[in-house]
Amino acid sequence: MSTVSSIRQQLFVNGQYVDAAGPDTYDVISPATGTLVGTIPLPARADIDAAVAAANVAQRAWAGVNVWKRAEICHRVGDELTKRVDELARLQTLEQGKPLAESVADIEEAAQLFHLHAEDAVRLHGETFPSNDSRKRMWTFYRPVGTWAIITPWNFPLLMLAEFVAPGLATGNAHVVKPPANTPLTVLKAMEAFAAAGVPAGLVNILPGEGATGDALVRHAGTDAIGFIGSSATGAKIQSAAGLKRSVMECSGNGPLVVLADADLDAAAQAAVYGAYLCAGQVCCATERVIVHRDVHDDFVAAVLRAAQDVVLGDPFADTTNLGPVNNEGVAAKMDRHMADARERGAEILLGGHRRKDAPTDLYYEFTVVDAVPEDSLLSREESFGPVVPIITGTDDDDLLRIANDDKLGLQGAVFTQNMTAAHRFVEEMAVGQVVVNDSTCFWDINMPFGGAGGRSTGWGRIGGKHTLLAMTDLRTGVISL
Ligand SMILES: NC(=O)c1ccc[n+]([C@@H]2O[C@H](COP(=O)([O-])OP(=O)(O)OC[C@H]3O[C@@H](n4cnc5c(N)ncnc54)[C@H](O)[C@@H]3O)[C@@H](O)[C@H]2O)c1
Repeated sequence: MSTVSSIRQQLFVNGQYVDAAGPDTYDVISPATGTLVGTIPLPARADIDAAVAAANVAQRAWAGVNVWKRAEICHRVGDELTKRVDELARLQTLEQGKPLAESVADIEEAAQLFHLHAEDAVRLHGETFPSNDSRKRMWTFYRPVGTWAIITPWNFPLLMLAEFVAPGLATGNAHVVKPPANTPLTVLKAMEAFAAAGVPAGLVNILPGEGATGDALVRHAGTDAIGFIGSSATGAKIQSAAGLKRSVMECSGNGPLVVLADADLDAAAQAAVYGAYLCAGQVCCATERVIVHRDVHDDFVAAVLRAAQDVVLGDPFADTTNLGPVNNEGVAAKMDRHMADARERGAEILLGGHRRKDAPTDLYYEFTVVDAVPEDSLLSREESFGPVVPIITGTDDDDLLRIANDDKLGLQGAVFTQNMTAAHRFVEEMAVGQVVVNDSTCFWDINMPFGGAGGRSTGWGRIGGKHTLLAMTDLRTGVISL
């Protein structure tokens, strides 16, 4: 903690750190140490109105700034974040609990997003069209949507903000961001970088708080659109409150990793283990279900248990640790529930399955491997969001595909095979937004369009590359009669 110069314990509105209008506060407790990290004010209605009003005013001016200038400021945000990687990463690990190396990667990636979208925004252009009236000229162009309510989860506090705010700023939008109550400190601290980069006041406001603050922002007459990353249950509530406002909804996943009979079993096992310990399994594209062909089941399970020996649960600030505590009691309690259900239904817990007893907090969950997981168990049917490899067995490729698709949270999946035809079949027929062949479900790239498969309960819209620029702009049409 010595490298964090100060913890920002205020709201950030209209370019300044400010006290809240009301008296309510809440404590941020480190999942790693159990100590108090900060006490944050809860925004009152007057703070929400002030942030939205500041965003509305700033957005009108920002939309008129030419795209090269907007891009220059985004590049500067990227540079200023990069200067602060060490400090922001330490703060994120303290409040979130993930290993420090993961936090460093998150902050670096957040900085890259500002550079990426700056470069893409200057190339965003419309089209011209021939008309059946020779005196008419028709063309399209892009305009910012306006003021966005951005509501984010606690697993990647700054990265999730950047996924919307980088493309939003680059294309002329303003933002009122509501990070979750338990991880507000990294994004509040990051506003120092935004100020140093010269981001005009009012374009990015931070109102940490609970669901009520998010709901007020969604319903506010001054917000034009919603950018949401979080659970499908919350996403559904937001959708019913948002009416016809534009929305990008990035929700829960129950990612299948499928192991065909010809797979490289060591590679598949390492991917399954990585997909469960990264961020303690609290990733939307985590490996939530491992579905293995029965002919290779025994060898695969042995490979998983070998790979699991490399998982080190412990102090997230230690270099040797690759599994930190889970972020909050809700996650640990859900893991407990899933384990109790698995035991009751006859699954075999081969490793872990409980919290560590001699740890600084009650949130250190042992790395867990469960075999013979029934398809109707909670481990299979729900996103566990914890450090667990649940193994389900199928009889042949059709059966593996059926199990993979027997789920509504179709965000990201993986398939391990040496066969090109089988790989293509699974890429095309798995009901998820992205399929990774021969690597972890936990792969993403800032240039890759990331989001759920249509008609499923995992939301809509795409994060990544030019697709977020398109999502955060209106396609407009001009017609001139000569
Ligand atoms: N698809 C993706 O890109 C992606 C990325 C990261 C996390 N996630 C998902 O996020 C979930 C974990 O995050 P979480 O536990 O913070 O999710 P959550 O749904 O509990 O909370 C997300 C955010 O919504 C806010 N919120 C809660 N109720 C609200 C309401 N009624 N109106 C407006 N806002 C409200 C919360 O305060 C928080 O800021 C997992 O399901 C995970 O899969 C998805």
